[in-house]
Amino acid sequence: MAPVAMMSTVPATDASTRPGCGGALTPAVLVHTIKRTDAIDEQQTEAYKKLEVLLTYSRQILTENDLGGYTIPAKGLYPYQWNWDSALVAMGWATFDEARAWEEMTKLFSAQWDDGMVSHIVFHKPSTTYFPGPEIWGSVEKPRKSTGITQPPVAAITVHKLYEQAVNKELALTKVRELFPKLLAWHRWFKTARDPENTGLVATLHPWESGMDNSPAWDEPLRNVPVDDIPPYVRADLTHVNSSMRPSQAEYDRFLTLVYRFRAVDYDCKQLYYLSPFRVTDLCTNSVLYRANLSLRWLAEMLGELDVVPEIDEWLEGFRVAFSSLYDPAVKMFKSKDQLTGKLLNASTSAGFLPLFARIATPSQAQELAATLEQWLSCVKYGIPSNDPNSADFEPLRYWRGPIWAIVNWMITDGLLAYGYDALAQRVESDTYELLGSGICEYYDPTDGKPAGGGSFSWTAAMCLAWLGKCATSA
Ligand SMILES: O=C(O)[C@@H](CO)O[C@H]1O[C@H](CO)[C@@H](O)[C@H](O)[C@H]1O
Repeated sequence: MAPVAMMSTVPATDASTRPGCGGALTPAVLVHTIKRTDAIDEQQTEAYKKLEVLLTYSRQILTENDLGGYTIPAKGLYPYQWNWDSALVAMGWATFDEARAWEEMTKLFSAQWDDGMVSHIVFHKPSTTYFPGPEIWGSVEKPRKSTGITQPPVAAITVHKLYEQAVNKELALTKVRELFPKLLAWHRWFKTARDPENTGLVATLHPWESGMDNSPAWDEPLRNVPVDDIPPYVRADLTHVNSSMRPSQAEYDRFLTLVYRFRAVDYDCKQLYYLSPFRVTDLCTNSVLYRANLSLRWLAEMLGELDVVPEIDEWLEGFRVAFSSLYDPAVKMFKSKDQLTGKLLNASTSAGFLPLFARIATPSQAQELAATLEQWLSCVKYGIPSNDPNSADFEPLRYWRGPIWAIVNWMITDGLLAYGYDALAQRVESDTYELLGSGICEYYDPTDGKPAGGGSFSWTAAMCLAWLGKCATSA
């Protein structure tokens, strides 16, 4: 790999040839040393230079993945607009082009369904490099051109952050006014379509909705999904990434079975909740939605939309009451739940730490989660693995069954800081910086830090800009 100081322009394809940061001066270390000393010494200046190279490269990735108002996650592998990717990517855009960040959100909501749902993928332009595309979802034509399922609702958190951090407050206010009713409609959809029995927590009906598609948490509920006689298909993902890193064929058969069953009722949200053979309480979706509701409430107050505040407060209270049922004190972790069997799911995954991001964990749960996280980190070189490194089904390179995802590291770090676990947060942040220094890719092997999955990956670049870059420069 070329030494980072010598790289002026950065190649955008092969993860193994992208710039490294080297050295031990991570943003977190920079922040801490600068707070202690006042002066910036030579070593720190050098570290800043390295960080700047990484930030420049990250901006370049977003720019190259910009297909006109929306950012694809990665060329070839993911050629459309993905929901939670876009919300996270907008945070990255906001660090150097606020107008473009708002555009990302506007474009995502341009495909909002009449019932309020915001799809997990929007098919703005045709592509042949991804399966299943619009023809399988039955949404080749407008007004749909999007999938009939959703993804973790990060958007309100993004809109809140974008507004708070905006330099151009006038533009920000216009955009918030425009987006607020759409966000509210989506959150109302979650309540009515995904919690029709008013349990306080929302259901996830497809592993793709969880954003953590082949998480070991879904093994059990997926076993109860029968494989229908679906049309033969060819997976496109395996032409981009080695099959040993991707979900299995058995999982894909079930993913597709669910799509065809949902399509058969035209994705009617009133029916899906009751007919889906896969229905779980996903920790990621519920944690993100809780936090997003806090943001929505903040936005409502800022806009003077006070009449909706009691409704949001009721949702928040419902979450708080029900969330405690997802905590497993025996293993000091939150667990997802199979709604169809009523059982907590065995797997301990990185989603189990997301109640920290939500701020819904109690202080004593937070303390136990921090201890669990420390134990996990003692088993791997870099954190945070997406699956418990002590478990038999830990696979360091298979997608959501072991690898590290920068977006999850950001969310958990944000939560650790909120609960006062600064040293642990710093460890995760430093690890992330070192990992990203070896390439801005989809995910990383926690045992050796090797970059893997898709290269030049948008949300990883966005985390570099919105999290690591900001953290160092705000010192
Ligand atoms: O594997 C796939 O085909 C898609 C299916 O939605 O899912 C992966 O890529 C998306 C785009 O980056 C992410 O949004 C998901 O979280 C991640 O699991």
